[in-house]
Amino acid sequence: MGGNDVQTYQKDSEVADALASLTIKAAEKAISERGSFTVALAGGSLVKLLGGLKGKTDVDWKNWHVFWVDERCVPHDDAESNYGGAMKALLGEVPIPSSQLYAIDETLCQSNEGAAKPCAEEYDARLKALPSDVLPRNSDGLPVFDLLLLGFGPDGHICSLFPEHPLLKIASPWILPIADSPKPPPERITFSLPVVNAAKTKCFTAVGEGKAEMAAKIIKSDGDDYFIPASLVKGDIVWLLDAPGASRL
Ligand SMILES: O=C1O[C@H](COP(=O)(O)O)[C@@H](O)[C@H](O)[C@H]1O
Repeated sequence: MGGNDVQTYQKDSEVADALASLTIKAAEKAISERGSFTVALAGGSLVKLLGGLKGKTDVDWKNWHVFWVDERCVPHDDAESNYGGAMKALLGEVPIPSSQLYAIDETLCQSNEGAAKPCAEEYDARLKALPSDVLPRNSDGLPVFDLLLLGFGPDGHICSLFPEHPLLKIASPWILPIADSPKPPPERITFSLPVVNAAKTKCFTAVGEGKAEMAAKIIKSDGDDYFIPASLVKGDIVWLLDAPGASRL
């Protein structure tokens, strides 16, 4: 299996609905197979689309485990916090046990400077301590998340993996620190590229004209372009675009 499933919708609200359906379907499958569902979230513009999951009934929230594909090393109440954004958009309103929301340890991030390394080490150790019925490993020892809800920047970055950055070629540990992010704040943590690629399904969303040019480049790319980190994502990939986001396809 593998390849792009590209779905285009008229409006951003329809993209949010499609994102909700896809996520709920992945959750039902994972929970029926092993009793838990793992989803890892990006920050940025993706967060607003999570609202499509609000108010959904018949969702087995108690077996969801939520992670972040990247995080800025700031306290949770900082406007830059990806966790904080997701809490406001969705997670504060659904009954996922708080112990199953895997936020970074904010006590390590009271100052952004110097926070990335200890924060990445702590997050990496916490993920590695999870039992395999929650977070299974593949034959390479990598975690297999059920679903990644990814964003991408206008430069093609995913998670906090930026164009031509040396981190794109680092395979271990699972969670990497970055202290020189070209997009502020500079200190962040991020899934490694092999961890991204080991996930079962990766979902990209592209909403609005601002995403159109890069979405088209990524979808049409032959892969392995280190100038466009999103082109390095492999496996089962679902694209959800609204009409402006799809306008350059
Ligand atoms: O800094 C980040 O940027 C990307 C893209 O964000 P967007 O607002 O341009 O959609 C995001 O996917 C990543 O998680 C975030 O930390």
